[in-house]
Amino acid sequence: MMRIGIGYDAHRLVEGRSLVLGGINIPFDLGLLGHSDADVLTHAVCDALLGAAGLGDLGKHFPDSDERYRNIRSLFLLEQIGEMVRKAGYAVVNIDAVIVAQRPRLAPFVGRMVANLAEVLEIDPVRVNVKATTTEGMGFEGRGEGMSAYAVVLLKNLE
Ligand SMILES: Nc1ccn([C@@H]2O[C@H](COP(=O)(O)O)[C@@H](O)[C@H]2O)c(=O)n1
Ligand SMILES: C[C@@]1(CO)OP(=O)(O)OP(=O)(O)OC[C@H]1O
Repeated sequence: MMRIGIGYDAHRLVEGRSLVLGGINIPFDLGLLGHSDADVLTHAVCDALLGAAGLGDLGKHFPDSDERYRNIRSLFLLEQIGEMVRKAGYAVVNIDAVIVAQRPRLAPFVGRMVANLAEVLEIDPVRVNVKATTTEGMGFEGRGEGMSAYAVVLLKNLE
């Protein structure tokens, strides 16, 4: 059986925080605000995986009321979700994701984001695709108030 999942997340851009996307520290004058490192791309992938496996969402497993997760590296959460998905009997067919950000230019970093996501999920990087888009200045991402990310995941049942 194949199962599809969708993930969406958004975080506010603020001063005094690092910008982390797909586990990569990206040089920028602003960073994303969150309880964790606020890696919006990784959060969208986490939620898509959990959704496809029927395992709820990121906040259910790693609540932002829990101090253990303050400033946690989201790639570490993704690694644990990868284990949950495997234990539930599924393997990743492919992941596709898009980061919505007006600035900075993210294309030069996308290859390293893919490598990080694939590594922690223990899958071939050809199964992972990451894209970036602006909104041509429209909406909260376009005004530079925040960033969002969408991801879809296809899982296959190992039985
Ligand atoms: N933050 C971003 C946004 C986009 N890109 C790259 O630019 C291309 C064109 O963007 P559009 O918003 O016009 O779709 C897009 O395909 C991305 O490769 C980027 O690097 N960083
Ligand atoms: C990752 C967690 C936990 O640290 O916190 P945030 O970084 O605030 O991220 P969000 O996507 O709002 O919710 C999931 C969380 O519970």
